[in-house]
Amino acid sequence: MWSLTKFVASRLSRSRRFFSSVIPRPCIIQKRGADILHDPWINKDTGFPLTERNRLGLRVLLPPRVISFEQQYARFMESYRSLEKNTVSESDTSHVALAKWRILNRLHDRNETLYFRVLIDNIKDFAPIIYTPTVGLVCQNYSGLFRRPRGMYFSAKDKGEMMSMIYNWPAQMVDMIVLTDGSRILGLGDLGVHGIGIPIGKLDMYVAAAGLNPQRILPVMLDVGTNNLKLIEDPLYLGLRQPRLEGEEYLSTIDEFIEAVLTRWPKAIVQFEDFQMKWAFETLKRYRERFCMFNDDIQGTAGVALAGLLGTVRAQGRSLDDFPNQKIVVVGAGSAGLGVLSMAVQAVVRMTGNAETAAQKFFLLDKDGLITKERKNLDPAAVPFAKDPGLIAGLRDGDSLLEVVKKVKPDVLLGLSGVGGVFNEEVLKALRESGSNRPAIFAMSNPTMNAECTAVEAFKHAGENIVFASGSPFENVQLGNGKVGYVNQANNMYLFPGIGLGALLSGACIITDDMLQAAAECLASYMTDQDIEKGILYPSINSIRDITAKVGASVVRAAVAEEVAEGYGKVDPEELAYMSKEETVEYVRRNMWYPNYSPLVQKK
Ligand SMILES: NC(=O)c1ccc[n+]([C@@H]2O[C@H](COP(=O)([O-])OP(=O)(O)OC[C@H]3O[C@@H](n4cnc5c(N)ncnc54)[C@H](O)[C@@H]3O)[C@@H](O)[C@H]2O)c1
Ligand SMILES: O=C(O)C[C@H](O)C(=O)O
Ligand SMILES: [Mg+2]
Repeated sequence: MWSLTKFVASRLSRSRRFFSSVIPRPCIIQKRGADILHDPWINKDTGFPLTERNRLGLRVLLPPRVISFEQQYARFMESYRSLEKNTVSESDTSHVALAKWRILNRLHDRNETLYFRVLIDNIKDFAPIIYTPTVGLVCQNYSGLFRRPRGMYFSAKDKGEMMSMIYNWPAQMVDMIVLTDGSRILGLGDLGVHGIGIPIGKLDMYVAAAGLNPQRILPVMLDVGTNNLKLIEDPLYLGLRQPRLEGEEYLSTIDEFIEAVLTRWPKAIVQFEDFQMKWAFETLKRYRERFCMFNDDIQGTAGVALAGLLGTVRAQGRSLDDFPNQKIVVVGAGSAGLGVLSMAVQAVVRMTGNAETAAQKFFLLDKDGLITKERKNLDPAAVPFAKDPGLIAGLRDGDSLLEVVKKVKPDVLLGLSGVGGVFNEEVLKALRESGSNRPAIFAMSNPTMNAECTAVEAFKHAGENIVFASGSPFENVQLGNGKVGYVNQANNMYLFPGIGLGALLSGACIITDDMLQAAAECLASYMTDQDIEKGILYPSINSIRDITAKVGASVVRAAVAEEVAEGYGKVDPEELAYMSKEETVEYVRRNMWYPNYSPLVQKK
C-alpha cells in the first residue's frame, strides 16, 4: 500500500537526486598514474586538471598544458571534418566510410567521455558510421580492422567454464547486454565472430539515445562456429574455425551463458540481435517468460514498422480505424517480416476485436514467392499468414512479387528480404497502378546495398506521391520545382533504446507484449499531422534522446500497469505507479547519463 511516509521519503529522495545532478558526482576509481590514461572509461587525455594530476600521480605523464573539454571537442571535430573534406571527391565511398569509422573508433578506444559527447551532438552524421550501414562494412572487414578487443567473446570452447569466465569482465555492474551469435548480420549472412561489430554499434546507440552509462553496457559475441566457408578458410579469421553448433548442443551453450550472466548480474537486460531465424524465434520462446530479454529483429523492428504503417494510414488522409483495411504485402518471411506481421495482426485485433479475420489483408512472400495454405513444409510461425488461394481471383502459391502486386493491388509494400533490388522497376510501376491514393514503400533491409530499392528508384517509378521509408539512410529526393520526396529511416534504432531503458528503469522482470505495444504507439503518436501529410513518418534522429525518453517512459508505465515492474535503485514500484505521465518522462530523463568529465577520486 502507498503510505504517507513512503510518499515523503520518495519526495526527499527526489530532491536529493536533484541536488546531486547539479554538482558533478565524483567517480571513485582504484587506478593511479598511467593506468588511468590507458582506461578509456576515465581517461581525460590532456583534460586532467592540475589538482587531479597531483592527486592521481599523473604529473609529468602528460604535457603540462591543460586542454579544456571544449577545446578537445573542437580539435576532434576539426580533424574529422578535414578528413571529410579531403576525401569527399574519392569515388570509393566504402573507403571513406571506413576511414571515418577508424577515426571515431580510435577516440572510442582512448576517451569514451569525449567519444560519446561528439556522438550525441552529431548523431545524424555519426549514426551511419558507427551503426548502419557502415557497421556492416566493419563486420565484413573485421579481421583487418581489429586493434583492441571490445566486449566479451564466449566460444563453444568455454563450455563448462562460463560461470567463472563471466567474472573476467572488469565492471562491477552491467545493465544492458547485446548478444549475437553472428549468424545473420544485417542482410550480409553468417559473419561468425566478426559480427561483434553489431552489438558494439547497438550499444553505442544505447548510450547516445538512451543515456545508458557506458561503464554498464556489455557487447557479447557467442562464437558457436560459422557455416561461412570463406571465413573458415581465411587464415586471418578471428573466430572458431568449425561449423556452427546445432540442436541441443547450441541451446545448452546459450543456456549456460545466460545462467552465468544472470548469476553475476540478475537484473541485466539481454537484447538478442542478428540471430538466424530459427534461433531467433526459439530463444525468444525459451527465455521471454524467464528473464528480462527481447529480440530486437523480431520485436523492435515490429514496433517501428507498426508505427510507420499507422503513420501511412494518416498520410493517406484516412482515419486510424482504417488500418485493418490496408492491404499490406510483406516480402521476406524471416524473423523481421514475421515479427512485423504478428504485431500488425495484434493491432488489428485490438481495433476490431476479431482475431479470425485479422490477417486477411496481409500477404506474405518468401524466396519461393507468395505463401499460401498449399505451401509444403511451411515454418509454423508463417502459418497464420498463409493465404487461401481462392481469396483473390488467380492468386496461387509461389506467385512472384510482380504477380502479387498486380493481383492484390496493395497499399503498402514492405521489404524485409535482405535482397537488394527486389522492388524493381516493374514492381514499383505495378504498385503505382494499385489504385491506392498514396502507396507506401518500406525498403527495410540493411545495409544500403540490400535495400529492396533506393529512394530515387521508388519516387521515380512508383510516383511522387508515395510514402517512402528504408532501413538504411538515404538522402531526401529532389523531385523538381522545389518539391521534395521525403525519406524516412524505418530502423529499429527508434525503439530498442527506449525498450531497453524502460525495462531497466522499471526493473521489469520480463518484457511483455503490452510494453512493446506501448513503445510502438508512443513512436507513432510522436509525429504531428503536418509532418505526416508531407510523408514524414518518423522524427529526425537528432531528437533521438527526446524520443527515447518518451518511449522509455511509456514502457515503464506499461510495465507498472502489467505488474512486472520491480523498481530500480531506490525507486520502488509504488513510487513508479504514483508518477504521472510527465513525471515518468522526467524520471527517465533524469536517469540518462550525459558525458561530462567527472572529478576522479582514488579509493585507497
Ligand atoms: N530496418 C530494420 O530495422 C530492420 C530490422 C530487422 C531486420 N532488417 C533487415 O531485414 C532483412 C531480413 O532480416 P531477417 O532477420 O528477417 O532475415 P531472415 O533470413 O530471417 O529472413 C529473410 C527472408 O527473406 C526471404 N527472401 C529471400 N530472398 C527473397 C526474395 N528474392 N524475395 C522474397 N523473399 C525473399 C527468405 O525466404 C526469408 O523468409 C535483413 O536485411 C535485415 O538487415 C531490418
Ligand atoms: O541493425 C540495424 O540497422 C537494424 C536491424 O537490427 C538489422 O538487423 O538490420
Ligand atoms: Mg538486427
